[in-house]
Amino acid sequence: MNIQTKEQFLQDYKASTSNQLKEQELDQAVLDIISGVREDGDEALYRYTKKFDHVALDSLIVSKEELIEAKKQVDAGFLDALQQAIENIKAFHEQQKEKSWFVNKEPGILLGQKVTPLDKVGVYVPGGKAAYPSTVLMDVIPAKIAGVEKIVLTTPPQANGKINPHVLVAAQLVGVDTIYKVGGAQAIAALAYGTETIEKVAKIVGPGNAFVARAKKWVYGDVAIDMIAGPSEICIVADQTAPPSFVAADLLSQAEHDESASSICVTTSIALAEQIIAEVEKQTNTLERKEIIIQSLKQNGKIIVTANLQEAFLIVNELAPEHLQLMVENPNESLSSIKNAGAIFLGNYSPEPLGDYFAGPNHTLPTNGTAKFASPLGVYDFMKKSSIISYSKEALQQAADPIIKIATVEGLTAHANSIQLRKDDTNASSKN
Ligand SMILES: NC(=O)c1ccc[n+]([C@@H]2O[C@H](COP(=O)([O-])OP(=O)(O)OC[C@H]3O[C@@H](n4cnc5c(N)ncnc54)[C@H](O)[C@@H]3O)[C@@H](O)[C@H]2O)c1
Ligand SMILES: N[C@H](CO)Cc1c[nH]c[nH+]1
Ligand SMILES: [Zn+2]
Repeated sequence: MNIQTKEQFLQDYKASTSNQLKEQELDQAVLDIISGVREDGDEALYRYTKKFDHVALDSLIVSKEELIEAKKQVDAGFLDALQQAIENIKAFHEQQKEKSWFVNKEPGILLGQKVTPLDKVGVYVPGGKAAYPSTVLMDVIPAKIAGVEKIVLTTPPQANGKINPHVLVAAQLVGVDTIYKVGGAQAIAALAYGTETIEKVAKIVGPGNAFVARAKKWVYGDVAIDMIAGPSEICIVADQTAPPSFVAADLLSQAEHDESASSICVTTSIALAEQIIAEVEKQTNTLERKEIIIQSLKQNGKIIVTANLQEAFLIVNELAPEHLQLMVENPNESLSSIKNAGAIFLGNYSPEPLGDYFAGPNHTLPTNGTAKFASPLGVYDFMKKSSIISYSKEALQQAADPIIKIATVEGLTAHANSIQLRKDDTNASSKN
């Protein structure tokens, strides 16, 4: 991790966002995979699974026997922890439920919005470098609360051709209908276009590595997606009141996800910056995923020293990080200065992993600066709306003139005619 000033950081940041070369290579790889799946269906899924996950599968679907076997492999402590997390995630997401509404604006006029759950949703659960039963909960519970009828899940197989048992148990607990053993861009293409085995869905949700996130971007439009939820990011704003060991531990918690993950601390204290670096080095040596962490910090680990907190918030709003921790004297007061972040954690005792697993808010969050316009995954992602318009004969006849006027100005006389016919209708029996 290196220390930078605000000016150095912003200069590097601008240069890195304008470098599209890396994205071009990624795009080519992803587009080749998507075309392969569209052309060859299941055969391509077996082929890419062999190539990228190094396993030759017999079937793309998790069998009943595998689901039963998984239950025998997980311990009671895990089940208990999962149940507690489920309760918190359910309670939080219940608050997001949206209802249909109708207003009777004036006599004879009924307007409203009808809320309908999506029919069929595909959930991507990452599984390359770690297993994510927590993501199963985060992505399926809001879909269930919304009332989605069919939920299918896809995740990469392990080297033995099976899916991690903890993921399978989580999926059974929350009521997933079918589980596929496919990961990466090929899984996204299969959900978007369908294959012999995998049925096309209306919307794909869930996080993943750069291949998954980019594939979602490419299929968007042919299918809905939730957001770009790529490699994990953490940004911590720390003042002299933040314990350096806590800051270091929280930065490392996201660095361990992926070599492409990003961990940034913005601090007003150069002394704290130096203490954090020392802590990061000390703690890294004790961690199992040391190799990934070292690569991640080398590529995307930074400590930025600013003159004051307002400068720190300016950087945060420019970065729009997936996760933001405010480890400052008055975190609640600072909240009003934050515009762009996927999830905001306040104070020294609200570390990011609390949100990853347990507190209740969703951990599928926008990355790569997209928190400037995107929100956390929620019940609202699984519902769509239809407008309702109902006018009586009298109400329409009263509204006719302005409608005819606007239609005529637009030169759309068939529109005007549709209204004019009803304005002129004197038939007493045609009431509705
Ligand atoms: N933003 C969020 O909300 C959020 C939440 C959880 C996890 N994450 C992120 O999800 C990611 C999980 O990544 P992961 O790798 O562990 O699992 P993953 O399932 O996302 O990716 C693994 C798949 O990537 C494909 N792949 C790997 N190398 C490839 C190559 N060279 N060419 C083509 N395809 C290739 C393979 O098909 C493999 O199955 C991490 O970056 C983590 O930070 C993000
Ligand atoms: N931090 C991840 C989102 O970027 C979510 C997660 C799941 N398990 C552990 N962490
Ligand atoms: Zn995490």
